Formats: sequence, structure tokens, C-alpha cells
Amino acid sequence: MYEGDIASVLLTEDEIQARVKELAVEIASRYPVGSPQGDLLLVGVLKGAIFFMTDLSRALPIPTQMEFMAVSSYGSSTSSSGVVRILKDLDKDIAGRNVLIVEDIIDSGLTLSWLMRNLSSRDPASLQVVTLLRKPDAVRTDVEVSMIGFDIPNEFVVGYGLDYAERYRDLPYIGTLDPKVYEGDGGM
Ligand SMILES: O=P(O)(O)OC[C@H]1O[C@H](OP(=O)(O)OP(=O)(O)O)[C@H](O)[C@@H]1O
Ligand code: HPA
Ligand SMILES: [Mg+2]
Repeated sequence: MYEGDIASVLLTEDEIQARVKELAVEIASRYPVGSPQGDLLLVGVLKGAIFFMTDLSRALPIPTQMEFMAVSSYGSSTSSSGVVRILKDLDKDIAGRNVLIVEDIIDSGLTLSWLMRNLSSRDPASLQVVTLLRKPDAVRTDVEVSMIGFDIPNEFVVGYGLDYAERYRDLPYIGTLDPKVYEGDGGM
């Protein structure tokens, strides 16, 4: 599939699945069952986090509830537009809840810092973040990320939910995209 478009496999399906299980254990240790704030509320950031969210929630040994928010800042580019747009907001009020943002990747960190500001203004009891991937540039932003699956090099990656112009999300692994695919789009 996508013959010739993937330059290299960065994380195999097995590596991703093993790390998701470790993250689930880490998350469960932070949220005691039976808290007065109710079940942990996972907020998945669409569309990129779709597979991470569904795999993580099923690996978690504690009861969780799910909400989704859709935001976009990349569109058909390999660099952030710098403008975060809400395409779909949460359905429920998160005031007084323990909220865990589930992200696929923190790259420039712009989306997450915007999300943290937006969600903390809704008065959750607690607000933490788990991301599957983080790139080095994100370290320069001031957002505190509680749990990280993998730190990866500064290359545009696709697969396991991550897209380029809406393609490649359906790959079960994460790979780097051959630059010939995005040459001329003005991105990285
Ligand atoms: O740290 P940043 O530089 O802000 O990049 C990270 C964000 O960018 C991607 O979303 P995108 O805007 O591509 O929307 P998508 O999830 O629907 O693909 C990704 O899924 C993160 O949410
Ligand atoms: O490397 C990336 N790949 C796909 N989507 C992204 N959104 C931010 N960084 C990336
Ligand atoms: Mg995208």
C-alpha cells in the first residue's frame, strides 16, 4: 500500500502496541478508581488521535469515558498554519472532571498549548496530556506533557492516524514520508 511513498518505517505496529500498553499502565496508576470526580474522561483530538485513542482506551484497566474534539491547523501542508480551528467541540461539560487529553503528536506544540488554554478555562478538576509522539521543537513550548510514547526526530511522519493531506492515516505503523510526495507545498 502507498508503494514508494514511505521512505522508512520509524515505529512498527508491534512497537506502537507495546508502548500503548505501557502508557495504559502508567495512566491507570495516576487515576485511582472510585474518585469523587467520576470516571476518567479521555478527550481524543481528532482526527490524528483516533487509533491511539481506541487502542489506549481498550488497554486501560480502569473505567473511562470518551469525548472528542476536532481541531485542525495543518490542512494539506507539512507545516502548521499557526491557526488552530475548532471543527467539532466537546458534547459534554467537563467542569469538575478528571480530563486526559489524548494526542497523536506534539510537533510545534501550538495545537496543544491552544487546547490546554481552551480546556482549562472550562474548569476541569484536573487536566493532563498523553501523546504518542513528540518532536524536538515541542520542547521549546511551555506546555507540560505528562506522558509521552516516543520522542522522534524532526521529520514529517504518517500512519497510525497521522496524515498528509488526509492520506496514510490507515497505515498500522508510523513512517517517514518521502519528500517527493510533498515537494512544492511550501512546508518543511
Ligand atoms: O504541535 P502542532 O505543530 O500543533 O501539531 C500537532 C497537531 O497537528 C496534527 O493535527 P492536524 O491539524 O493535522 O489535524 P488532524 O489531526 O485532523 O490531521 C496532529 O494530529 C496534532 O493535533
Ligand atoms: O509529522 C507530522 N505528520 C503528520 N501530521 C502532523 N501534524 C504535526 N506534525 C505532523
Ligand atoms: Mg493532519
